Amino acid sequence: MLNLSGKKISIIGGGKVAFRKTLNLLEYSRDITVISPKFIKEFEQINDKINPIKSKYKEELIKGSFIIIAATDCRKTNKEISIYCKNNNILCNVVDDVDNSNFIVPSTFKRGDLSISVSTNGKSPSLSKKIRTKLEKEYPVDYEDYIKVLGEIREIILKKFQDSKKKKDLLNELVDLSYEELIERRKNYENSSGV
Ligand SMILES: C[C@@]1(CC(=O)O)c2cc3[nH]c(cc4nc(cc5[nH]c(cc(n2)[C@H]1CCC(=O)O)[C@@](C)(CC(=O)O)[C@@H]5CCC(=O)O)C(CC(=O)O)=C4CCC(=O)O)c(CCC(=O)O)c3CC(=O)O
Ligand SMILES: NC(=O)C1=CN([C@@H]2O[C@H](COP(=O)(O)OP(=O)(O)OC[C@H]3O[C@@H](n4cnc5c(N)ncnc54)[C@H](O)[C@@H]3O)[C@@H](O)[C@H]2O)C=CC1
Repeated sequence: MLNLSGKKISIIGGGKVAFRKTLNLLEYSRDITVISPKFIKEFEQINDKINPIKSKYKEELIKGSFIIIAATDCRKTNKEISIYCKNNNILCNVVDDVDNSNFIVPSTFKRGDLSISVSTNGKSPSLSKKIRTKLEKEYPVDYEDYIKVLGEIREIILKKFQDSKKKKDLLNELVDLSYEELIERRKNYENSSGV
């Protein structure tokens, strides 16, 4: 859960994996450079949202990056990128080398401010994808509104109630209420003077 807004992200490679990582990161940043001599045609859909550079990997192209994704199909290049990142303290994800990555990418979906991520630590990305698909059905799209109201009530409770045990009990209780019950609670708390 990093705040990536305003941070430069560089992705090296223009294939299927680079495209998937780019789409994912576009949800979090609009400063994304993608470097590759060749790009698959899917990149055309997002060309106006990224900075594409038609070139092989060169160190000077990734200077100043906060995060780097090494996503070429050349192990040697990916390794070279990971060494550059290590030497320059840059967070790095190497798509074919868990051991030389600072982080790996989980399978994720969002419902507004709710994020659900699944990872197997590299043991089976297919299983992560399967579990993610199952959970997506359990958390339908209208969850977005539910989370929004939960957040609003939480703010009211944190402002109006002083006693920390009382606060915690009230907040714990909220997650067992339906959307309709939450709307009712919000009204009650807005009118209450708290304790
Ligand atoms: C370690 C990690 C590093 C990283 O990329 O951060 C990694 C590594 C590798 N994946 C490989 C293959 C596949 N990856 C996928 C899919 C996803 N891979 C993702 C993450 C990760 N993949 C990290 C671990 C995360 C975890 O454990 O959960 C997801 C979750 C997120 C994303 O990429 O956005 C995304 C699903 C998104 C979704 O749909 O929800 C599929 C499935 C498919 O394409 O249908 C396959 C083919 C089937 C299979 O292998 O299972 C290979 C090549 C092996 C080879 O062929 O040699 C390597 C390299 C290696 O293992 O060394
Ligand atoms: N982490 C993951 O989720 C997955 C990782 N993989 C690994 O990722 C690698 C890439 O997979 P794909 O995207 O499917 O391959 P791909 O063949 O579709 O794309 C490879 C891209 O790398 C670019 N490239 C090659 N050398 C380069 C260099 N020196 N500088 C810049 N760009 C360069 C190519 O132009 C091409 O655009 C695979 O070799 C595999 O090891 C594969 C599947 C999933």
